Amino acid sequence: MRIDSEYTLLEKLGSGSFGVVYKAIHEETGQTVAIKQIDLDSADEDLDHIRQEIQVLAQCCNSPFVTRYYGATVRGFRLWIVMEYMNGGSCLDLLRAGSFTEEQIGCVVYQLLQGLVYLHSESKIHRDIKCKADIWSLGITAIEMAQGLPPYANLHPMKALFQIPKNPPPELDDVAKPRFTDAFHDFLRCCLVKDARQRPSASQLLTHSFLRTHSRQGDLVRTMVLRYQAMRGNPSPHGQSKDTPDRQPPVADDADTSHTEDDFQWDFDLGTLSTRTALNVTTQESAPQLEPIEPSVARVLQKPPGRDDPGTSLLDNVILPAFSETRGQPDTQDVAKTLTTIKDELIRLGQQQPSRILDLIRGSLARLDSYPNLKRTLLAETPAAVSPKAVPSPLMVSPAGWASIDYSESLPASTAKAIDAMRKRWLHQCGQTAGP
Ligand SMILES: Nc1ncnc2c1ncn2[C@@H]1O[C@H](COP(=O)(O)OP(=O)(O)OP(=O)(O)O)[C@@H](O)[C@H]1O
Repeated sequence: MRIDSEYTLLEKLGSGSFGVVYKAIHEETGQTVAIKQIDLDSADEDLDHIRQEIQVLAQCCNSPFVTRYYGATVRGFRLWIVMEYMNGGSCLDLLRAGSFTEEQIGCVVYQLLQGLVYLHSESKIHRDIKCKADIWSLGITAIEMAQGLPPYANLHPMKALFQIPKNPPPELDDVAKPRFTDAFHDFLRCCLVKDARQRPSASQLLTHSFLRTHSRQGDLVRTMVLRYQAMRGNPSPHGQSKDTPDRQPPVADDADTSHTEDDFQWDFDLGTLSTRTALNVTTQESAPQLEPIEPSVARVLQKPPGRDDPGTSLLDNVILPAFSETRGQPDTQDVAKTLTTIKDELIRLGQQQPSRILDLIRGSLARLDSYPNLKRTLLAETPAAVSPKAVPSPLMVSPAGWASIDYSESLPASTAKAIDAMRKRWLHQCGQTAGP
């Protein structure tokens, strides 16, 4: 699936903290997909989280328990994340038809744990039911499935936040309690241990007696979906079956359905993730074969640069010595390309520290212009107002330098206008006036 080709947006499926999710048809293949649209303008402070979510999704190609990711693209002010359409709906959707029985909870929890085991084995953190924090959240989710509402649902969320650390771990309310076996109560107790170090791992929980009894009845999920469909009077929770897409008029409302080359375009630094993953999806079903690690990247991984001045350390200790060993005196363009490779490799290798990666690269770029033994081929063309020299701290990004390493390769639809817009945005964030 080519993620830059066109989609017809159908109905809105729901919304979360980061954006709105639409059902859509991929025109070229006719495949039904889900597209999460995130308004980048209003998500400034959450960009790292969003980037992390994409990275996790992009690397999760190999588990039937994790939603498949097809790619991401930027349309105007919105980031579109294209993913597998789950036609059964979310657990929250299914709960609208009533709370779950113990057997149903067992079945859902078993599948959730399988997804977590996969994510944890790949060292990924599931933002939605957050790390050992995933296990706590799984317990809370199990309570919500059992009684229809999570603990403290009657309190204002801020008040609940203060109650949670003060009180003993939550348990089922008095009405729900008698409906469940000791095994389920014990399962909840295992998940809801306040000290994260004492919580079992996802794979340990899979062996809990509660799941030994209730886990394998896959048909139960189908029954729950049918119950919800019956309640809604619809053929599926989202209005249609996955296999027989029933085209509907495109949605209007607030959905961003159109995009032209002339639109303002955000650079979201998707790097090579989107195309690489899209290719994986179409050409192979198994895990992607990792290419050998670039030697310079291996050195970064073995000897992480110091935290105080990561840019300098990366340049001095890793990049420039590596160049002088192999190719003699590098120029700024060579170094900028290497930095981009490093960033992509770290992301590909699942290093879940995007802000650190960006710090490294920004810091190194800010140093390039003042580094003595570097031929100037790229940053010398930088307008004075945005030259790295004008940036006071080595860790502060050089807007033009940043744009120069990312634009040409990362976003096929990007334009000079977009580069300019991003440069202004960075300048604004650095507290400087926009350059020419
Ligand atoms: N791949 C998908 N297929 C079908 N429906 C989806 C898909 N992804 C999301 N949805 C629907 O869109 C809703 C919003 O999803 P989204 O991922 O934005 O938020 P969330 O995970 O529910 O909440 P939050 O981001 O606050 O944790 C979901 O509750 C679900 O109903």
